[in-house]
Amino acid sequence: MVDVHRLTKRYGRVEALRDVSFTVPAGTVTGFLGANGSGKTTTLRILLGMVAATDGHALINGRPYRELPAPARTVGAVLEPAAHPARTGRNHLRCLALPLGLPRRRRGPAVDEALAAVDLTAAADRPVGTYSLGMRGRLAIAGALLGDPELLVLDEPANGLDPDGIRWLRRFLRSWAASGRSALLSSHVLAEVTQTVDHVVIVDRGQVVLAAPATEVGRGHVEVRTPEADRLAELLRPEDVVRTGPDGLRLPHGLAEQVGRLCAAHGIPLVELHTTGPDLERTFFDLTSRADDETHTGAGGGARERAGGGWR
Ligand SMILES: Nc1ncnc2c1ncn2[C@@H]1O[C@H](COP(=O)(O)OP(=O)(O)OP(=O)(O)O)[C@@H](O)[C@H]1O
Repeated sequence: MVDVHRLTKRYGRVEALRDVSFTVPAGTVTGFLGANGSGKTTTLRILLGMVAATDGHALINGRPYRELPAPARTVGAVLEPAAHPARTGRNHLRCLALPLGLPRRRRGPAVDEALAAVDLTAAADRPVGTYSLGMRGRLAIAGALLGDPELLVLDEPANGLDPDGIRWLRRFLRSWAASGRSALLSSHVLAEVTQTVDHVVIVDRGQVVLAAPATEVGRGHVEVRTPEADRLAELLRPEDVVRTGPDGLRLPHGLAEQVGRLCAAHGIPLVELHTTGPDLERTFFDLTSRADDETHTGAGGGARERAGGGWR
């Protein structure tokens, strides 16, 4: 459905994206995750033909957005939700429906269906200024649904939502995917989306550091404590070892038995050996840098080092 291939974007000296590649298979929900400033919005803008790539391409159904024969029927997007506060939700959607090229007799039903899909029918004739933040988010999604698209692209749809709003969004996306359609949604908070997505793409400083099925992300680790951590580390593959302290090692899921055998064979005393459960949050933190440097020039090579030690 979506094919992003070797996308690079430079804004002057700022390299917002470097060599970003991933796909969104048809009928799946993909979470596009990264800290603030990591390049998510830039990628989505290029995908939607709003910004030109410096290099590479982003295709929807094999074509750039601007060459889609029926863009509104193919993709619905929410990048910057905004609606005039004095307009009712229904009027807002009617205005959005005008340029979509829907036949006149379809416009009213399309607006009604979109309102119903986001549970806003009861509030449809109230001014948007009286809507809660969650309702405004839902209205924005309704706008993206008007053309009855195959693909939804949502930039930070969970931003500012309370737990009820996040639950609503999860339910909505699950039923969207169950109907065989696709979605690509960005978020800087992994926990918001992990229950909802089939695939995870994590970007850090303009580079993809992980693209994997959600079930394979964050499978947990083996935590080891031994006074002879250096000696044990030498017996293991360097790329598997993360030091967690003078006597602590964190190793990839599945190595517990090997560690036990190595320690027994080499007479290394073990103080602690346990396997942690799936820890998606840690995966995300291991793979991404915090948003303390949003004006980086050149995408960070450090991301790869962290990826190497963090999760495999
Ligand atoms: N129009 C622009 N001109 C110059 N730099 C830009 C422009 N748009 C984005 N950038 C820079 O590109 C980088 C990536 O920004 P982008 O908005 O894509 O990140 P993001 O992951 O969507 O972040 P956020 O979660 O904060 O929205 C940042 O360093 C940002 O400052």
